[in-house]
Amino acid sequence: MLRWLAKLWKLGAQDTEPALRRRIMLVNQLGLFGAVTTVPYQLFYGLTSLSYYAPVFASNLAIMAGYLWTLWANYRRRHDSARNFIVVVVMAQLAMVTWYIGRDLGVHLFYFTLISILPLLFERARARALALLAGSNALLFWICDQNFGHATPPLAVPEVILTLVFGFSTVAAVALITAFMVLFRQQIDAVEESLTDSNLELAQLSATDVLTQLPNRRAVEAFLARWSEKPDTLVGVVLCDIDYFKLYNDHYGHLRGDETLYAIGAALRDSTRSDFDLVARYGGEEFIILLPQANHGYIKEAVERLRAAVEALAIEHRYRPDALEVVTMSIGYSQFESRGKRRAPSTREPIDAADKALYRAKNLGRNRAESGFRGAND
Ligand SMILES: Nc1nc2c(ncn2[C@@H]2O[C@H](COP(=O)(O)OP(=O)(O)OP(=O)(O)O)[C@@H](O)[C@H]2O)c(=O)[nH]1
Repeated sequence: MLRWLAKLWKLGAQDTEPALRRRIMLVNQLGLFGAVTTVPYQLFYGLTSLSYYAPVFASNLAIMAGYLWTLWANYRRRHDSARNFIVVVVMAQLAMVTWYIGRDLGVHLFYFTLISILPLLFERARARALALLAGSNALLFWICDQNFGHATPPLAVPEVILTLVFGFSTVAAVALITAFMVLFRQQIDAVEESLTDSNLELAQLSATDVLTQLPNRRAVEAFLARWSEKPDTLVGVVLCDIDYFKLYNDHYGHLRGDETLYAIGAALRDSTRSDFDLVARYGGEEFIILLPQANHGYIKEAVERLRAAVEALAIEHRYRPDALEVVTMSIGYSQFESRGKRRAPSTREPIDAADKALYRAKNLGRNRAESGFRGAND
């Protein structure tokens, strides 16, 4: 039933921008609820004294047709007409019903809830226009309430039935306003959820390298910042640079170069602890691997595993000047010591140390790893 209703109030809302979609749905909801909730009153008028209530019964039929017309108008993409029309319909129904039957049945309470919703149909209206609409609704309600309150007393109906109808009107008014609030809440939740999702997606995109799909430099900074706040832990910092990559690009082409970068990134990622370490693209043909909670022994072992993994890919590179005919990389490594929040350690220092060690590895013949641990100079 609810799914069926939801389908109805989405009439004409497909492929529209979010603000307009919300408004269309609200107009449809008002149209549906307005039409459906008039039915019990019509039954009451018809079953008690149709001749006495004939004017209000007939007017209500016209009003119900008006409510349903707004759904049709939205379906035909005449959204502004639908919105303007429903404002008139709701206000007319309030005036008309109170005029005919006064306050005794509590029907005015019910339409009061409907007119309170009307300002929400003008999503871009200025505060002054909204205040004017809300003010004129309140004035209309007050005029109806004051002037027509005792106009036409219900006829030939036992007091208990009148009390029941008044009770029904009160419950229906509260139920109606609750239903609208719940629907708003659901919309807000849905919007919030989709915003959170797209923020997450954006954050992920802005921290991901497009070519290798590895985290980028921004992610490295964030990772180090996170670890620098943990007390007393060692993070291995490993800088890798592909050997003779310019020659590779020159001879095999930039596209093959891109593929090689991707393959190397994947190999590095497969050689590390997936739930713990960070493998990132640090620059052009440079990668950085961060190994948290690793001691010297583990870092050295991991570095050798990384170097060997790339060599084992056996990507042909016949144009390098040395005897090796495959793509290799040189590595410089060091460590980052976190000391908790007491003193934020510099993240630059260990990266510089690894960079210097990498430079040494290049000078010492490439396809090798050099340590930048404090005190190490070999
Ligand atoms: N295909 C490709 N090449 C890149 C990319 N980013 C950087 N490079 C190339 O990487 C090469 C780096 O060259 P160099 O810094 O001279 O170093 P190298 O030739 O690797 O020499 P050594 O590092 O001394 O072994 C340059 O030719 C860059 O164009 C990229 O995204 N794709």
